[in-house]
Amino acid sequence: MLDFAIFAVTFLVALVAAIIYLYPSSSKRTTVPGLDPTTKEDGNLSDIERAGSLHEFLLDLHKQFGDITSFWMGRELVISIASPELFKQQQTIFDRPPSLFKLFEPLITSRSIQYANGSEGRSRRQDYDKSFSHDELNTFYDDMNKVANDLTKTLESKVKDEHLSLNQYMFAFAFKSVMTSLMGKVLMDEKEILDFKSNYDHAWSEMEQRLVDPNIPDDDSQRGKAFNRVLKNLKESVNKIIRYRKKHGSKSEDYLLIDRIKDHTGNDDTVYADILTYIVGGFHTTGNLLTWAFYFLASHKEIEKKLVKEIKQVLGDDDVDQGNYTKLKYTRQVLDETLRCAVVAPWAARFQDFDSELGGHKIPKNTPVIHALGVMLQDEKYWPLPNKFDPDRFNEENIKNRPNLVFSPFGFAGKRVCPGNKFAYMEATICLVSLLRKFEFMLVDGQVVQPKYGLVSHPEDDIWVTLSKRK
Ligand code: HEM
Repeated sequence: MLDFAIFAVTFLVALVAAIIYLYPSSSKRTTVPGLDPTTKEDGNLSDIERAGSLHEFLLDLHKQFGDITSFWMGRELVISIASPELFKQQQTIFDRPPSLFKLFEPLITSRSIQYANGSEGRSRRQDYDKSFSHDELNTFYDDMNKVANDLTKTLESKVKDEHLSLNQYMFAFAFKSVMTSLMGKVLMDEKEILDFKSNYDHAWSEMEQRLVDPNIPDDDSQRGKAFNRVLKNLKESVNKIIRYRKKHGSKSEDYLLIDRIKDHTGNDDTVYADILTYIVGGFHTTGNLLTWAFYFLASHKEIEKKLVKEIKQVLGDDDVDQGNYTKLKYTRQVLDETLRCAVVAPWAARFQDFDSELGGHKIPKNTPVIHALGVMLQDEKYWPLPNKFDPDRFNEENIKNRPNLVFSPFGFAGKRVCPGNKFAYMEATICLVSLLRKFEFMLVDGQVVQPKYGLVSHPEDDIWVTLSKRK
């Protein structure tokens, strides 16, 4: 009898323990350690808002819970990972969770490649990627050099000590590079480009606001009306570009991304969505990369000097071309360290429509998994004094000693890494060379430069510089 009682009690305790292990609390659907929802409706959205951004929230969360952690976006469980080993386990996954990027839908629309999964997404990517092949990229040097040299000429006409907004010039440069290389022609004058950027900035900050604040304004409210107005303006600009290319585009030696997108899908809405996605993906990110690069160089004069020395030694007075581009090794180190320090794109994400396993944990089907690229880029284990700007982290020796995937500023998974990664390096190199050989950049005194981490990270306010001509 006593034996039976002991058996029964032991059995019951084991059963309760198993239930607690498998279902740690009513809100948990996984054994991944992390936060319970603060409120049922919003999950941890208020915690994210308090942290300042999703990236800053993830930095804290990973510090607290380790390489794999979980939290709640509204009612949806989300996993986040930040280690080379876990990244490796996600390396073949293509599909992106639509829910995490839904708030950007008003701008790029639901047809965008951003949301295209499965075989349809793969086939679109494979086709569009031809516009970024080695041979295609080689055809862009002339146009990019021209855009950069035009900018240099414009800046030569500026008065000494004039305060110039780095952001404005870098965005205009990045915009024109994307347009001339991938979209055929810049149809816009300087004012139209700045209008496009200002409409875009408005739309982007409204969408980033919605990422942390679920109170979406009505269409009839002032904020809602202003948002719809800038969306309409952007749509008109992009449609003008498409109309022009349809009329004047060539199919033979000048077959560009815009033509590929147009021919791949007969659907006008998809054409519009993908053209806008590539314009936005191209100019916003690279504009920020360049803004941060010139900022870091202006505040680290010894690094700027070393860079200018390399440019002189490798190029003399020549432009960057396919023969000399890869010899600019220190320039590449500066760009890599800028991508790392500024955390230009802090996260990507994937999901699978079946139950899976990650880091020994069960991941319920359809759960978004965030690739915390930015957390990795600031991890002290791989980057001692992570806030220090030090391009030597990317010399051959140091690269060899770091695990693969720790540095993945363009994503790493499922043949869906950023399609524009080589394009971005090329364009940024050409801009640095053209401007640095002519000018020294100085920061206007009294500025406090603060990063604002969004889906793309940018300085909170414009960065102001003055230029002096290099002897
Ligand atoms: C500093 C420059 C850039 C950074 C840091 C960056 C970063 C990223 C990241 C992290 C992703 C997500 C990848 C993933 O889901 O795994 C992405 C996607 C994308 N990027 Fe970039 N990017 C940059 C420049 C560009 C350029 C120059 C273009 C176009 C000319 C571009 C177009 C795109 C597009 C279209 C996607 C979505 C692709 C898809 O859905 O399959 N990006 N980028």
